[in-house]
Amino acid sequence: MAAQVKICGLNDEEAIDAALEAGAEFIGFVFYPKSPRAVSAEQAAELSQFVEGVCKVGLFVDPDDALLDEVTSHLRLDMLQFHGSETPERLARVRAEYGVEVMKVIPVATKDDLAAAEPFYEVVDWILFDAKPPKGADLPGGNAVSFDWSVLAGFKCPVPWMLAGGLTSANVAEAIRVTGAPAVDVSSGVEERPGVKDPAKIAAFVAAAKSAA
Ligand SMILES: O=C(O)c1ccccc1N[C@@H]1O[C@H](COP(=O)(O)O)[C@@H](O)[C@H]1O
Repeated sequence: MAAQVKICGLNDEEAIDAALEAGAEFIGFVFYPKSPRAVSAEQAAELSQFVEGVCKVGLFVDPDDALLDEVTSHLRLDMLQFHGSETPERLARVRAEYGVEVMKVIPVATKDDLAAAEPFYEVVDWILFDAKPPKGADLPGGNAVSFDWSVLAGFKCPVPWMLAGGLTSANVAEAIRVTGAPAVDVSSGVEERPGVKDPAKIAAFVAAAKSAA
């Protein structure tokens, strides 16, 4: 079965159209002010008002309830992605309160890091394995860095999961082959510069991911 694809950090209509036309199953909006891809709740609501048939994901980093309330009162998100140091207890509460799917990001460098996902299996719908941010990075993700995919080879995750970190149209097929990832997530790899998506790169990425054996 072809891998599912999430295009993250969307902030303009052209890029959203490119993701939908290419066949991405998930589109992501970043609600983290420090990110060059950040959108406000109002912008995301406007951008997504006519979008149907895909899973709309909101990316947050240690958000407080006020931010979650603000965003979810403006638009219907299907999934909330948490890229900070949120605890299983916090995510269990959020999932129950907001009634949406929840995805927890686990930063990975070595095989030992995979154990950090275990406490979340009972309380989230998805796990996303992403590269650890480089030392001194401003962002916990979206840094265009990969990790050693072989740490996921043969790994059995009891919940649906995605792979992220430095993926591009040139390496995504190999990443899927090595890890067996059922879904992949990309931001930097489909941009012409940080915060500016390239529709042609989006199309190429989705095609490469979908054609991976
Ligand atoms: O994209 C961002 O700006 C961002 C900010 C804060 C946390 C995560 C962020 N992006 C996510 O990071 C991974 C990997 O991104 P990349 O493809 O290496 O650029 C992905 O899940 C992005 O959605």
